[in-house]
Amino acid sequence: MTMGHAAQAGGHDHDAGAAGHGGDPGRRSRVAVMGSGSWGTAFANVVADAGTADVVMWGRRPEVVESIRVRHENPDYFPGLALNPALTATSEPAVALAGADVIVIAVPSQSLRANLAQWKPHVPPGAVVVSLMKGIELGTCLRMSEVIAEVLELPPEQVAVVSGPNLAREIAERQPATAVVACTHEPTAVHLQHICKSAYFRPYTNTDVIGAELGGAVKNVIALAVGVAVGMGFGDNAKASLITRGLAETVRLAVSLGADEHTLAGLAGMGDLVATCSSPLSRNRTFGERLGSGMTLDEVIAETRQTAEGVKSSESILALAQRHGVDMPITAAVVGMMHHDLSPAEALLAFMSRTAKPERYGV
Ligand SMILES: NC(=O)c1ccc[n+]([C@@H]2O[C@H](COP(=O)([O-])OP(=O)(O)OC[C@H]3O[C@@H](n4cnc5c(N)ncnc54)[C@H](O)[C@@H]3O)[C@@H](O)[C@H]2O)c1
Ligand SMILES: O=P(O)(O)OC[C@H](O)CO
Repeated sequence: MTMGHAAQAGGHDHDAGAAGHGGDPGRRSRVAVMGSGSWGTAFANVVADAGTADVVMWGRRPEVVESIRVRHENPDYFPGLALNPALTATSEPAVALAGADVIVIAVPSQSLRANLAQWKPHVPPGAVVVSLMKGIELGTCLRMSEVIAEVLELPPEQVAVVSGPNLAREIAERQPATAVVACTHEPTAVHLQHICKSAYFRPYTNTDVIGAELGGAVKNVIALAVGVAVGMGFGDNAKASLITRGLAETVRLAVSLGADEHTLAGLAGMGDLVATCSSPLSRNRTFGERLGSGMTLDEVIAETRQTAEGVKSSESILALAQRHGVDMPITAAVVGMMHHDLSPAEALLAFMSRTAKPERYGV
C-alpha cells in the first residue's frame, strides 16, 4: 500500500515501514526530492537526517548531482557543508521518481507546471506530492498545491505543503528550525511530519493548506518591501510597520480565499514573515535592499543568482487580490517597483499618503 492509499484509507501510521511499500511493511519510505537548489538540498538533508526514509534528489546539472552523490556536498549552494552520506542524487527524473512514496518539489514556482508535465508519466500511483514552493502561478493565480493537483490529477489527500521560517542555509547548517506541514487530510500531514522530524527540524501539522501557502507566498513580497526600506537606510520602525501591515494584507487575502486567520498568526505567516524580513540570507529581502540602495532593476536582477520568488509572484498575488476585492497596498507598491518603474521614493510617498484609517488585526 503506498502512502497515498494509506492516507485515503484514513489510516495513518508512524511506522515508516507501513506506507508506500507495496505491502512490504519492512521497506522504508522512499522520498524523491525534485530540485537540488538551496531548499531542495537542505530539506532532502533534513529527511535523510530524520532517518526514517531513503532519499534521492533530482537535479538538472550532472556535476552538482555527482558532487552530492560522491562527495556528499552541494558546491553550488553549500560548499564545504557535509550532507548526510545516505543522501543520493540523479539527473534522471524517472530514476528519482521510481518507487517514490513521497515526492517533494523544490523548483522555482513559475517552472512548476512545465516540470510536472515532464514528470507526470513517472509519478507512481498513490504517491504523496509535497510542495516546498512559495509562489503563486502567473496567469492562473493558482497556489502550487492547486497546480500539482491539476496537472497530476491528484486528490487533496495526496497533496501537501511545507512552509514556515525556513532559511535554507541555517537548516543546512543543522540549526534549530520549525515548519508547518499542511494537508487537508491530517493523516497525510502526520506521516509527512514523521519523516521530516529531526533533532533540529520540528514540523507542526495543519490542515489549512490555503493559509500555509498564501503565508509563504505573500511574505516574499513583503520582504521585498522591507528590503527596499533597508536599502533606503530606514530603521526598525519602518521594518516593523511593513511587517505588521504586511501581515494584515496577507490575512485579508488569505481569509477571503478560505484560510483560517490563525494560520497566519503562526509559523507559516508571522513566523516566516519575521524570519524572511529580518535576514540577510533572504533572497527577496536582499533583492529589495539592492533596489532600495539605488541599483537599477536590471542591475539587481543580474546580481541575483538564486530565486527571489516575490518578484514574479507579486503580480499574481495582486491579480488574485483584485479578483477578490482585497486591498493589498504594500503588494501594489512592490508590483509598481518591480514591474512599472515606480521608484522606491515614489512607492514610499504613495504608501504614506494613503487615507488615514483605523487599525484592526487583519483589516
Ligand atoms: N532557499 C530557501 O531558503 C527556501 C526556503 C523555503 C522555501 N523556499 C522555496 O523553495 C523553492 C525553491 O527555491 P530555492 O530556494 O531552492 O531556489 P534556488 O534558486 O536555490 O534553486 C532553484 C533550483 O531550481 C533549479 N531550476 C531553475 N529553473 C528550473 C526549471 N525551469 N526547472 C527545473 N529546475 C529549475 C535551479 O537549477 C536550482 O537547482 C522556491 O519556491 C522558494 O521560495 C526556499
Ligand atoms: O530567501 P527567501 O526570501 O526566498 O526566503 C527563504 C525562505 O522562504 C524563508 O522561510
